[in-house]
Amino acid sequence: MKIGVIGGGAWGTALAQVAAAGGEDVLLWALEPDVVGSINGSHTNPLYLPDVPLSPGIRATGLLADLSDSDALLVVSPAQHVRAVLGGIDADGRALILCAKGIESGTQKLVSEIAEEMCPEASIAVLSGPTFAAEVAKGLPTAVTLACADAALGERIAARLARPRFRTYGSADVIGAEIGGAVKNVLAIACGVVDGRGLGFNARSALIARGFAEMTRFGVARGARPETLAGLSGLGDLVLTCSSTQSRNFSLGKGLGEGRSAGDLLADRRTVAEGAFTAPVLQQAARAAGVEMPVVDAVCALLTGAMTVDAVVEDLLSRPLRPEAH
Ligand SMILES: NC(=O)c1ccc[n+]([C@@H]2O[C@H](COP(=O)([O-])OP(=O)(O)OC[C@H]3O[C@@H](n4cnc5c(N)ncnc54)[C@H](O)[C@@H]3O)[C@@H](O)[C@H]2O)c1
Ligand SMILES: O=P(O)(O)OC[C@H](O)CO
Repeated sequence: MKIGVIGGGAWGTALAQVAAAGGEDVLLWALEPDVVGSINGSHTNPLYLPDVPLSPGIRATGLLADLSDSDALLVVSPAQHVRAVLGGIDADGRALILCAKGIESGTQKLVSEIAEEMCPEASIAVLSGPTFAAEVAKGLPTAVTLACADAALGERIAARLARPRFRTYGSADVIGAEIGGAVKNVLAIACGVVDGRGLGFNARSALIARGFAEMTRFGVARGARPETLAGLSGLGDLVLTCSSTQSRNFSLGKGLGEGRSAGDLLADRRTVAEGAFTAPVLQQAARAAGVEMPVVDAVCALLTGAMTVDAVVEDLLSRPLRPEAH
């Protein structure tokens, strides 16, 4: 029994640490030779997870094929790269635990839909929730949703990954777990804008609540269960990501709120702010489903530079009054 981790960014490294803490045999694939070298040589990942000593039980490789004898694979590449990495590995008959949070540009597919297409013979689960990688890697208390349509398999994976300070809560709602994680990244950009422009805590709370209403409308339209969206992978992660500059999405929004352009903020950035990629495709998907998402529209207008922060705020505040349950 071996766990393979696809992706040596902050989250892949933190999840490798969780797996290794339970005595699992862990092999991590990283794109960057420097990451492979530092994990194997000094048990660190200075590029993506600095200042966190890693378990010596984690080994790394630059060859995806080396993961072929793992019975379970944690897929932790950014959402826009999942299709390519899954194309490089034979996942038939194995458990694929999807950990990226996003929607694929062009196809409007969730990561589980990409995985079903690329690996039709694999068993699919989704791990999502409020999880800053550095906190998880340091062993701070964390809880996640582990969603799997196959209840027995879901229970086995949840038990296998659970640790004293890493609680896994089971769910059958794969789509709901994914939509929460994808949509909250876009809403976190909006909350960062509020912070950067100095609009106050009232505005941030309003945005979290109205953003959650958007997440719920879109999720339900795509078949998600409302209780999943109200759980760790939806509301839980929304609150986390909208509250701290530890979030790359929140930080991006904060920069926009301070008047910088998305182009400047994203240029030469090594780490991923998934919301910047998800926002336009989420907007398209929402329009196609007839779902109104004004906060998502506002983020899209800011990312393209089509509107200024002040114009976007004015636009949101002057929408016709309506019942809250709308
Ligand atoms: N960092 C967190 O706290 C955290 C927590 C939960 C979920 N996530 C999610 O995990 C996913 C990965 O994020 P991260 O934070 O580990 O990344 P990161 O920002 O730390 O690192 C970027 C990653 O992208 C990879 N990458 C860049 N170009 C690539 C390519 N062409 N093909 C394949 N991989 C490529 C890099 O190798 C690296 O692993 C994202 O979907 C993110 O939303 C992150
Ligand atoms: O840094 P962010 O914004 O990608 O957020 C990281 C995690 O998704 C938080 O759960």
